[in-house]
Amino acid sequence: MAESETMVDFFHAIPKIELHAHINGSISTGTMKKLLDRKEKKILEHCKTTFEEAERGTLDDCFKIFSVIHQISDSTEAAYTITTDVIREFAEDNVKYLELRSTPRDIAKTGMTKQSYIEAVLKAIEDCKSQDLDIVVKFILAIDRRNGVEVAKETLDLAEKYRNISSDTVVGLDLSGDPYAGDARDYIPVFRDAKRRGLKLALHLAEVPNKEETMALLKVLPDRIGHGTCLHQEAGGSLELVEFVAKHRIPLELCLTSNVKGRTVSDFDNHQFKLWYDLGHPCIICTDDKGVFSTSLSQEYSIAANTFGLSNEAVLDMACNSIEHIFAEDNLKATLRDSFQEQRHLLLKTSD
Ligand SMILES: CNc1ncnc2c1ncn2[C@@H]1O[C@H](COP(=O)(O)O)[C@@H](O)[C@H]1O
Ligand SMILES: [Zn+2]
Repeated sequence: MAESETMVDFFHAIPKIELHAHINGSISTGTMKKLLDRKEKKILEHCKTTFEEAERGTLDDCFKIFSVIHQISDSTEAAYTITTDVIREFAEDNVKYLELRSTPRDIAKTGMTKQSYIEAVLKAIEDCKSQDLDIVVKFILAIDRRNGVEVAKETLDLAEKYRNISSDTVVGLDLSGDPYAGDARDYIPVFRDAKRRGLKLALHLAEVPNKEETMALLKVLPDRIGHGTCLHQEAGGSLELVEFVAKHRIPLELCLTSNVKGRTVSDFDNHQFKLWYDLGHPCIICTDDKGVFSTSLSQEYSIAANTFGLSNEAVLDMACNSIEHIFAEDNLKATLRDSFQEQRHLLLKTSD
């Protein structure tokens, strides 16, 4: 077998943790085709829903794609199908623990409500448990910063409600949406309230330069940061922001392909992964939107290893260390640690 093929197998074989995956951004081309085949969606058949292999765009292009996808994913049946397929695809990529996130939506035309949307996602997660997929799935409710504080409060109430009735499948809140829209500081009281209610916070922060907003949100002490592309000085952030994140060891969910294809980072070599990794800061490699960006978690690990010259041991350590930052109970962390260590041993033996 050619060396490159062996390496592809290696990244695929690593047991992995995915902590930053938007459900509707993760739709594969297969699922998209299935949804478009439904008669009333044919009209959207020629709209762009993905960036091809080497194609790049802007963040604006990403958000145009999301609005097309949302027209396709507009019913509880679609939400169930998408979630089921996304979980199976991550499981096939050897992801052993997955946190999906998604924005609850009301669609009058199909009768979908925020509650029925959440219930469709939770049913898909529940049904996957009986399918022998060897993956644990949790759910984070997303607050879209374009939708305002009243909607965010409602999302917080829904997160608490479904956390209580889903045996802890719902674990927390995300802040996402177009980073140029609105002012994320408006949501700070909602995030403080969420922490009081025992929900975790995974916030998109500094995806684009915005020092004041970022510092104010960091002071809430989120449990994880999505992207953090523009925390450091050369990217429009500041030393103060980097020092704050480093001092509090707030883990970073880093999505290489997403940042390069959405042009918030010029190229892989200049991705902020290197800066944080060299500091020994908790870095979790994630996909963000594997469908929109035509990627997989194995591919993201492979890009990180090849771009930054990481050894097989270092890559396996990164996968293992991600376990420490999942929003789940300690006994699940312990189980994952044991099984990842066992796999690590076997993989290092066979890759010698
Ligand atoms: C590329 N970087 C990004 N930055 C910010 N928000 C993003 C994002 N990628 C995805 N989303 C958020 O996820 C939604 C789609 O999934 P759901 O319908 O919620 O499952 C988008 O509408 C946006 O709010
Ligand atoms: Zn994201």
